[in-house]
Amino acid sequence: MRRQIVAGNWKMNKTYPEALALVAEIATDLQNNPVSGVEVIVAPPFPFLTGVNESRGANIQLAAQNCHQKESGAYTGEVSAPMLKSVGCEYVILGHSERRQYFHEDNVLLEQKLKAALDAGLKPIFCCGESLEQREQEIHFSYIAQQLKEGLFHLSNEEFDQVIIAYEPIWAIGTGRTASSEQAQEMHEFIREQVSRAYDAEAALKTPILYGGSCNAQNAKELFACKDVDGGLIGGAALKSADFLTIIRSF
Ligand SMILES: O=C[C@H](O)COP(=O)(O)O
Repeated sequence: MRRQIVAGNWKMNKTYPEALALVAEIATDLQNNPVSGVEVIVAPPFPFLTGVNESRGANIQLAAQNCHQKESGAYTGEVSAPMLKSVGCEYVILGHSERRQYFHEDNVLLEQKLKAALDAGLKPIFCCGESLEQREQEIHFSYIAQQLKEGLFHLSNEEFDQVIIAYEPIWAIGTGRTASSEQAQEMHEFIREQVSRAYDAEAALKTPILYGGSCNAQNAKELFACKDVDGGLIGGAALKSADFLTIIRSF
């Protein structure tokens, strides 16, 4: 059976005390009512990583939302992968559509970021997803195939082993309009097939593929029931402990 994972991407939300309260609520609940077989990850903003790391307990793992492609140097305002590793991060989200859109991150840059993350011992959560326009033009499958090929499939087998893929249709992110379970399953199956072609059947079988985009406490169960959906990358619904905990318990 594949790993089941629920990751909360807090994006640019919360103050420090709010972030500490949120992780403490999740950690306490998971300690009192452990959920077996589900990996829980939270990705707070950079300044909160150390504090959240200290409060997360044993049942939650830490992710960063981004990293720079260089190991160190004169890059004012940036944060490197070794820095993230040194404050307790296990994972880093890369290729999120908001980074691609607002910060012009392309597949060439992402290739460098993936290498930097892996070299530092961080496991990438690699995001892909099409726009509404691309879906309406029915080019969503070819677009995702291209994102994977250019952005991810340059990794060696050993490197790819560390990767979690997140499928996040842009039209579903923060819009309240989620992909139907059929749309999610269809694309996840397609992604798995691409992994099989680029690597092998074993890699395809074991790579976790998460769904992201208006996944919430109400629809998580249906989405997670899909054969090729191994969990979720959750935005808005990860900001309330009760909702996030319901999602964690939706397998
Ligand atoms: O990284 C998380 C995704 O962008 C989903 O965000 P959302 O759940 O607010 O739609």
